[in-house]
Amino acid sequence: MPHSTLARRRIAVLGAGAWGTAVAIAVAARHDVLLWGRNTAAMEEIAAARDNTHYLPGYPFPPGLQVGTDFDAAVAHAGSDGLLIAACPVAGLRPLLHSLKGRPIPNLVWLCKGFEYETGLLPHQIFREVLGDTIPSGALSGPSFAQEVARGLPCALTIASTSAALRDSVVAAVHGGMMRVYSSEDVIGVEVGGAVKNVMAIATGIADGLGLGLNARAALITRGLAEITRLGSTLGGNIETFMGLTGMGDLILTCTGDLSRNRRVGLGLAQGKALDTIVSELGHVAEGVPCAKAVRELAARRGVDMPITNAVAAVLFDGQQPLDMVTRILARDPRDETLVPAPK
Ligand SMILES: NC(=O)C1=CN([C@@H]2O[C@H](COP(=O)(O)OP(=O)(O)OC[C@H]3O[C@@H](n4cnc5c(N)ncnc54)[C@H](O)[C@@H]3O)[C@@H](O)[C@H]2O)C=CC1
Ligand SMILES: O=C(CO)COP(=O)(O)O
Repeated sequence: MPHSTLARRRIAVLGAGAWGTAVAIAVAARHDVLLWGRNTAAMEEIAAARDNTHYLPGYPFPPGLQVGTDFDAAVAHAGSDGLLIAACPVAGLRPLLHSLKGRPIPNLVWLCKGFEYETGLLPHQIFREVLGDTIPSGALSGPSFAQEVARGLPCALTIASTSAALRDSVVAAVHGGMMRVYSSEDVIGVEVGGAVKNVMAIATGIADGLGLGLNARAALITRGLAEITRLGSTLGGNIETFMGLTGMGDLILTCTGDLSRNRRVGLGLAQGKALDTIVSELGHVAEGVPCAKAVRELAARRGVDMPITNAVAAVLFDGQQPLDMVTRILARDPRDETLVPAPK
């Protein structure tokens, strides 16, 4: 059956940043969608303007998209058979899930990409800690700039879940029109790819900002993928996943596309701007910043070699100069190009 003829669903998007808004706009063509945000005053302005003037200005809301400020009503909107989409950054996922505790939750997917700063946990691990493992849940990820999705340009995503029912339900709801949705059982691989590509985008932004050329950019992306694969496979992800949309696909997009906030952090660092200034000028999250620290610590604990991540973290947190980051990476001993070295 063509997806366009499938049943309308009730979908609540919890989080009204750029990405939650773009996803809400995209799915509102086919479903009854409610977009909820935590800042009541901002949401009232957004409801009146029918445009997210705060995080995604210039993309008018379609008629099927409601805007809400009442959290209980937003959760009730999804009802017992709809879909909840958690659209906050990783830092907001734990508190958001806590506020869902004890409520009947039909299905839940999260859009955030990163490791939790304080704990080094991936989103599915946070979900399990807070809500257990009985609710069908998963990660919706892939190369997808919010502005392009809001404009209705083509995009391919992956829904990763251990629940076949959840995967089928998300494909049925989101796949169609300009959006292709692939499925994967590899939640760890999908989440690690989405998280660490943001760190690589900062690295590539630094190199491009320093004018180091396209050769350097290609080398960073490729060796970045090797780093993602080493960490991800150590944590239990499948190597094949890192060659797919949520690995290589999102890595290429974020490292090369100037719409990327993480890439723009790197470009700003190369200009000698302070991190605080860059982040406040962005006005959006740059998940690669907290993620670089979480990944550096996790990789050290797990004995995974992550030279690009370590170099980015040294620039972000230890006062290392961006040019020294490059020297530090280049000065490493030669090694075999193998993605994942055989155990010694
Ligand atoms: N913007 C994009 O193109 C894409 C973003 N993502 C991911 O989606 C997640 C959200 O990104 P965006 O919506 O773009 O970010 P954004 O910076 O545009 O908006 C963040 C939203 O989360 C809220 N927020 C910020 N910190 C919070 C916290 N500590 N607790 C609760 N809420 C908080 C803000 O009020 C705002 O509504 C991130 O993990 C990002 O990596 C994924 C794919 C595409
Ligand atoms: O994840 C993204 C695209 O897939 C968005 O990347 P940035 O957060 O760097 O803008």
